[in-house]
Amino acid sequence: MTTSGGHAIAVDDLTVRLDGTLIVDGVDLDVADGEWVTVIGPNGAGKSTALRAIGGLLPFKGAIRLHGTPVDRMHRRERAKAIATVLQSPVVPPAMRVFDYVLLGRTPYIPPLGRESAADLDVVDEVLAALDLTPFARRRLETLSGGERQRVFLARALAQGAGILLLDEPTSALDIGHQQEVLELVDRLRAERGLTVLATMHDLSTAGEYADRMVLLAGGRVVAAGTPAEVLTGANLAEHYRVKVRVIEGDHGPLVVAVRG
Ligand SMILES: Nc1ncnc2c1ncn2[C@@H]1O[C@H](COP(=O)(O)OP(=O)(O)OP(=O)(O)O)[C@@H](O)[C@H]1O
Repeated sequence: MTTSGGHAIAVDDLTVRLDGTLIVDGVDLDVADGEWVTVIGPNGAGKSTALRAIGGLLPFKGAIRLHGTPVDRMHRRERAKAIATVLQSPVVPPAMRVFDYVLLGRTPYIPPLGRESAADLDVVDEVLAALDLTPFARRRLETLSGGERQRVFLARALAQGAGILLLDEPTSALDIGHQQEVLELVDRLRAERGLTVLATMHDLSTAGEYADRMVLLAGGRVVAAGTPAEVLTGANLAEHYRVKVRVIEGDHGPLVVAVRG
């Protein structure tokens, strides 16, 4: 095992090609233990692709280490205990009920050919309650609204009990109340359990309120990185999103408002 210098995630020169096309181009990215880093960038910048590679879900070139261990050398169960990924549109087994779907998060803890323990069932109950999902436990996933389903995907990842959470647009389908509730919950878990969070988000103000640091990706490359105030500047957003914005100082970070040119 190599050292990671206190980094939960250490990404060095990450390069990903999809069907021969260069999508992520030499990205360096570190996330300290317990830190929240949010990757922003215009549509097609390569955010989801980078996240999927970091979660061990895509082949890549370069190095990705989770607490010092190369992700591509981890066994599936070992990886699932270290890192949980919430994808934008997870594939859902047909006719599955919410409780059983969230229980899938406990798979790495269930012995092969074994059954889930009472402790596994308790974890699922706890996570469902924390995300306001208890009334939906017996419902089939396809009967839920988009926002309810998005909370179920997060519930499954939390049930996994991993120390690192990768969240790809975790609040895109949520109303403003649930958006705040979910992000506050993740932030509370981060404080209580020392969770490390790497997220992507399109809502720049919300992204800036929760992140310790931000990384701006454009054309598969890191074009800015630093605190929210350093990254969310009018100049950066004009150059990479082609939008005129007003940046206002908020209580928890810069607030970004697009204005007509
Ligand atoms: N199999 C593929 N072959 C070629 N290009 C692909 C393939 N899959 C995805 N892409 C392209 O890779 C680019 C990056 O996609 P990705 O989903 O990582 O971007 P993103 O930054 O997450 O975008 P968004 O904000 O729209 O979710 C996009 O332009 C997409 O069209």
